[in-house]
Amino acid sequence: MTDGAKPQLNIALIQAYIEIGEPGVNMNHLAEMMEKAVAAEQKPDVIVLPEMWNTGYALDRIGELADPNGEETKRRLSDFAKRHGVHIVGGSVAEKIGDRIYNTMYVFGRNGESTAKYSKMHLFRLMDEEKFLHAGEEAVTFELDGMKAGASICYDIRFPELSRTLALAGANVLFVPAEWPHPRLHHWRTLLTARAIENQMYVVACNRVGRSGETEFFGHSMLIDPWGEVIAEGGEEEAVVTGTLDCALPEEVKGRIPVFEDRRPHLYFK
Ligand SMILES: O=C(O)CCC(=O)C(=O)O
Repeated sequence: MTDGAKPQLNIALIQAYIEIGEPGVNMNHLAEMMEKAVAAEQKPDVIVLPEMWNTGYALDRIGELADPNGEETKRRLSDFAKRHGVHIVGGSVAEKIGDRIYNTMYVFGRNGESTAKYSKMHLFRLMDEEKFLHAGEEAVTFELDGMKAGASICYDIRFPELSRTLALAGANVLFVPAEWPHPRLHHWRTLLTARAIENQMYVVACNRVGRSGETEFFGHSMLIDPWGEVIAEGGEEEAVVTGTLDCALPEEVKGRIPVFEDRRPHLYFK
């Protein structure tokens, strides 16, 4: 935490159904769910969206469906952030840059300013992502009212190197937008919990729900604290899942078990 930081952050996870290949429908639907989230009694400081929420995994048509330079997505998210004075961790969308498509997260601050952009660096071969998308090349951190955060997307959580890199850069909360399906609920819960415990950081994970072809996405969006305790978890239906982060807790946990001081990096194979 830095000086002037907020002691707590209220989080709202938009655990939405996504219509495959229908960016217009999805933009409107998620906007409605976001309006509901900000109208709640406990107004969120941060709204989080799922992965590929504009198109779903319509990979065979992704060239025509992806948002050119993310312009429309950025305009909509920035307007919303400014209108409601909230941060938005914008899940991810299919972003077209020249002839390349990326799976990209945009982050906006309370004044609608762009605060980060991250493109998924580990593409998921089980769904042929690497045949249609380009991988990002850079790990990204950003600030939320003085709390340092790290960006990751879905399959990225299978690579502890990324979350450790972000933690070493000072991130105390890891964001994980996802489209994670059955039958791997056990992997989802276990990997998210492990990333939280090993890095002594919050993990904030927003997954979509609903069927797309043969694939059933299970929701179970999660907020996990740096002890690995689950603060909030969604079911398998559409919902706004909410919870509050205590911004001092990660440092407190690091003080109790000094994992970062006890690392022996010179002994680890590169
Ligand atoms: O790693 C997994 O089991 C799911 C990953 C995934 O669905 C994705 O990255 O889109």
